[in-house]
Amino acid sequence: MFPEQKQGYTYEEYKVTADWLRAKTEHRPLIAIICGSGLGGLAEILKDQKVFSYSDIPNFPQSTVQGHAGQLVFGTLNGKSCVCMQGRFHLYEGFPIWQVTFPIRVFQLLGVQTAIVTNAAGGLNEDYNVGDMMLIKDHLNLPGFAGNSPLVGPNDERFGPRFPCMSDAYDRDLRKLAQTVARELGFSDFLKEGVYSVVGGPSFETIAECHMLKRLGADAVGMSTVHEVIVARHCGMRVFGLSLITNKAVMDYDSKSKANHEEVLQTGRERASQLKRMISSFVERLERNNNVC
Ligand SMILES: O=P(O)(O)O[C@H]1O[C@H](CO)[C@@H](O)[C@H]1O
Ligand code: HPA
Repeated sequence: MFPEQKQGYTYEEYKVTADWLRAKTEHRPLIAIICGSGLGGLAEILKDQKVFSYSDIPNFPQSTVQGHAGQLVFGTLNGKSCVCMQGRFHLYEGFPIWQVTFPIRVFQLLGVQTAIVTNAAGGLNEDYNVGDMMLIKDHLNLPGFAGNSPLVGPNDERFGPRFPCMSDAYDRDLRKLAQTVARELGFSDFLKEGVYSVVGGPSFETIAECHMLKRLGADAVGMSTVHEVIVARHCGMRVFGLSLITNKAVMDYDSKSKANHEEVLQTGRERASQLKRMISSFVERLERNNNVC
């Protein structure tokens, strides 16, 4: 007989982590910011920081990918209490999907109402350039089509319903707010809005796969975000998703370009200051319950 394999976290395990964090910091965040690959510098905009290494937090998985520091940073941004994940978890690291999304339910128990989810992504849309920011308006969940959803298993009604709606996953008013903020900052020229497609990774896509994703309606491709968004929406958070187009997906058999993680990190470094200004102004303008522009 094999020992029974763990299938997910219990409500009590999420609560142990949330209670531990609550006891260690006076911050009571309403906003969570998840940093994509190479975008961990976003946490630097938080004031009055209290930083926890993932290795010190009960039940927390450990980051293994370059460009993901593995720290939870609490602090304030323009007077608003935030928590920032400097490092997220991916399926390709070998984590089961319920571990990838573990922090989201912890944030919900801490009182977070809005999740700002960022990522590095490859551009499939030929109008996109390296360095563009893409507001995520929708997603294609390829692992989900194959049954790999973070909501598989018994549903805990304390978090949310069995069959959550995803047609409004990326809050329309928050996207409008981001457009306004980008206009004011002079960023409109490199702001796009589109559909993000998640794949399993860690290999980058083949040329045929890129063509398939584009035909399915994707504008950008990455290996994260969607699982977190599904869990955030399930437990009632509002979601704002932002991709940095770090590379152009290779669509042409004659091309000499090759997707690589170093280019992804380099584009993140080059756009770091604009991303910080964008998120900072966005949070400043975020209202507690509503942002009808
Ligand atoms: O989605 P984030 O974490 O930003 O990272 C993206 O960048 C890495 C590939 O370079 C992959 O992990 C992909 O998902
Ligand atoms: N494909 C998948 N994930 C990515 C890419 C890409 O081209 N760029 C950054 N993350």
